[in-house]
Amino acid sequence: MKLHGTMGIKDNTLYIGGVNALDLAKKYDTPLYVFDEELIRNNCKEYNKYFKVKENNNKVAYAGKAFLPKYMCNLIDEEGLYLDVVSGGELFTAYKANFPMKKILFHGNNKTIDEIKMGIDLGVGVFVVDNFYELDILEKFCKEKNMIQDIYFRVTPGIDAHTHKYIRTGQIDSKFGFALTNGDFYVAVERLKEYKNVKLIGIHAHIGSQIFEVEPYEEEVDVMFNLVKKLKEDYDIEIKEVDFGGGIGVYYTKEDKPRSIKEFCEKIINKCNEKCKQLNINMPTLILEPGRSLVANAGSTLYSIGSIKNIKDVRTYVSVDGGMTDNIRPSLYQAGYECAIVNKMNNEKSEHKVTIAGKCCESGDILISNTSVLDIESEDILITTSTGAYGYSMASNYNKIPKNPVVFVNKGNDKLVCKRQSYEDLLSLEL
Ligand SMILES: Cc1ncc(COP(=O)(O)O)c(C=O)c1O
Ligand SMILES: N[C@@H](CCCC[NH3+])C(=O)O
Repeated sequence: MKLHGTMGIKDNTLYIGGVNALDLAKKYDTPLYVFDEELIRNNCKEYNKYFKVKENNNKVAYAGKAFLPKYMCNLIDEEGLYLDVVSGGELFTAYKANFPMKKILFHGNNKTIDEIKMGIDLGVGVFVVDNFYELDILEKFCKEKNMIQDIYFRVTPGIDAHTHKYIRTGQIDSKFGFALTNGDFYVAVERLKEYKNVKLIGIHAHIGSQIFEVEPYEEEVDVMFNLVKKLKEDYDIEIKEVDFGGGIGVYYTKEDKPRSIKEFCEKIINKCNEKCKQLNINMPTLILEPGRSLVANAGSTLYSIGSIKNIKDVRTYVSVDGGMTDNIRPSLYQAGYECAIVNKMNNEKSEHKVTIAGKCCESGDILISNTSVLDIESEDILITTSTGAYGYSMASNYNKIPKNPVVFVNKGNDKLVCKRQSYEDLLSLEL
């Protein structure tokens, strides 16, 4: 198992943020999400530095869908990031955390009327308009309020990135954005001639998630900057901001070969410089929206092992007290993970392969297939790493399993950020 961020081993035991992982399991019980605060803050700092936030006035907006307790809103605000929200719920979370509304980008391919009104009333900085329906409604409400709302258009750039088909979004057959190749984007731009209460200040595209190659981003720069030039020349629209979305891939298992934040940012910025020169246009403000690459490796999940079922000559199932309810990614995307026993970190790995299974009533509730873990015993504490993105945020109450608590660790201290759901909480909405 790869050690991320502040993880270290002392006396055969895993420490995160200077805190003994076994002690965390005892104190908060399992299953439990543990977040390495220093690693998240360092990732924010790296993005700010290499994406030239101060130097060039560029922006990094954290994609809240990856993981958004109020604590995260405060953390990214302290680190100077913007925030991408994608629903009324995420917007409300940010609002309750006193996150500056002007630093919010409001995304979503089907914002409801109530969500659009809420965004306007709370004063979000930018609506990333996805479709004609949203554009028309936004104009109508802004007119009624006698205000002008800044917007970006979400462009479907026709770029097919290599990633799982469920998390690929840049290709023409996508539910997101205005397609360029069939002309929808230009129909939307034409419509702006009549619309006086929305102002197009930027364009946005997001080509997918968990992408390792830089080339699709360079292709995206090409498409987006050509568009900036065309909008100026053909429509006299000055595009001040260009948002390339998120999607930068991270390490889950040895098969993943992620680039560093530095390399990604530098390559994108270099390509932007080159393209601006080539097209002879002014450099707009550049925006990135990382989610996974800010938090995935900073989060881990602690589980207690229960039943160990050895089906002779077939397979050994090692079952844990969580599963697809706290990490849907293996069942949804066949995503791989690494694991270890937190107080047997230096032991020899066994040759015997085991399958780590969840406790849900689904055969597909398998967290890791065929992994080698050492002398595993019931009641050991197992850790799966890199569960910080799209774990808690995609958690469910299937089988009426309560959601795990979230603990942040930093410099030897631990802090409870989200409580464990209780059985009473599970019933709290039932009449
Ligand atoms: C519009 C938009 N921005 C940013 C992101 C964040 O992506 P990631 O977590 O892969 O960085 C997503 C999710 O894929 C997205 O849909
Ligand atoms: N939930 C996805 C990524 C979501 C992408 C959002 N546009 C994952 O876990 O990989």
